[in-house]
Amino acid sequence: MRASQKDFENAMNQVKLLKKDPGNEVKLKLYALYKQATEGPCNMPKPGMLDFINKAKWDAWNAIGSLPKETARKNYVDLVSSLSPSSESSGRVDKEPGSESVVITSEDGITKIMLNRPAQKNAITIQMYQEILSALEATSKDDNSVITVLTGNGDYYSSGNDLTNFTNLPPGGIEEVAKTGSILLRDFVDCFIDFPKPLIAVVNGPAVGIAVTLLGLFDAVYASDRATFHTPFTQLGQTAEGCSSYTFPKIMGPAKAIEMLIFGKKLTAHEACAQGLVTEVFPDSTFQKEVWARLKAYAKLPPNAMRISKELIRHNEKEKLHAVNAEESTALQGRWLSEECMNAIINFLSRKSKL
Ligand SMILES: CCCCCCCCCC/C=C\CC(=O)SCCNC(=O)CCNC(=O)[C@H](O)C(C)(C)COP(=O)(O)OP(=O)(O)OC[C@H]1O[C@@H](n2cnc3c(N)ncnc32)[C@H](O)[C@@H]1OP(=O)(O)O
Repeated sequence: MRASQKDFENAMNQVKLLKKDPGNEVKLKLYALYKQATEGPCNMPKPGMLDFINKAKWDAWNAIGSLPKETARKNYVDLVSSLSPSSESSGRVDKEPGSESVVITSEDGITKIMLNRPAQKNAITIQMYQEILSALEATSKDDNSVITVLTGNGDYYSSGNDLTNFTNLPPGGIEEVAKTGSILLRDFVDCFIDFPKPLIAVVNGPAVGIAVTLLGLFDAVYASDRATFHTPFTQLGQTAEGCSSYTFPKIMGPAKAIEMLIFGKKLTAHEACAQGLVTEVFPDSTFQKEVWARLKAYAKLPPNAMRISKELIRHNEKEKLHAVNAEESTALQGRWLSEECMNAIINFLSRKSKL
């Protein structure tokens, strides 16, 4: 059966009302069918290799070849209706509770910042960096907040920087992304360096990249025995950040730090504990119960004494840490423009059909 122009327009409206993100693959298919239905076969010049998003769109449209406009229109309508059970297209577009990517809660003097993208292994988007930064700034000034905890929801603590952060290219192209990314990274890490109260990582599962390096700036790191610690910077054509080029050699000695930061050796929780990066490891079966009981007890300790002790322990290092952070952020800005880095990101994203 044919799809009328009215069916096509209805389907376009239904797409806007979808409550659940249908995923990149489906979105590309919808884009391609829409373009084919309205303009016919792909008539645009092929975008450059680094223009990830537009290239993905071009590829999807071009792949349809000479499919007639009418068939493309029908396929579009069919695809939308397969995504839109009647309950979903009824018009409600409220955000589901708990659908935020960073969930911030406060209870018993503990501020919990929980990374909440379990399906993406809690990969950190640009918006999440900003939200974490704002949460740290707010909690540092909140008298009711005694200790602050960073943790992850689901099976991962975090898979580190979301590699799709590199794909939404603004008009200034990759150079602009690298420049703003470097500033964001520097501000983000500065906030951890300056955080005045006890900062605890509850590492509920594997940690990758920046989720690992930042641990050197925490006051305690509690890990499930399921957690692993992986900094595959060289494999990604990138370099160390989070002040790890300074904190890791200091914590574990240069030889072990080099294995992690240059060669990308992944540590188990027990190995990371033996190297001094982790404070204590707990069996996964009792991890949450034991750790939160301990944190509740710590949050009852006199807050000012804890804050002043932290200042005494940390203040001599602050200037150095800010300088290291600035250097690392500048080095990464250059790395993000390198062919080594581009190729590594393209490989990951193509493996995941995100290009
Ligand atoms: C220039 C702009 C940047 C601005 C930002 C400024 C500050 C950033 C500075 C920090 C820079 C770098 C530090 C880093 O963190 S480098 C480390 C980056 N992380 C990785 O390389 C990890 C990549 N992921 C993986 O290797 C694997 O996914 C995994 C974590 C080992 C898990 O493997 P799995 O087989 O168990 O699961 P998988 O199917 O792969 O993943 C499930 C879905 O999650 C998506 N996903 C996982 N990790 C990431 C990620 N880091 N970025 C984006 N997406 C991720 C994965 O694609 C799957 O999605 P889907 O189901 O296919 O849709």
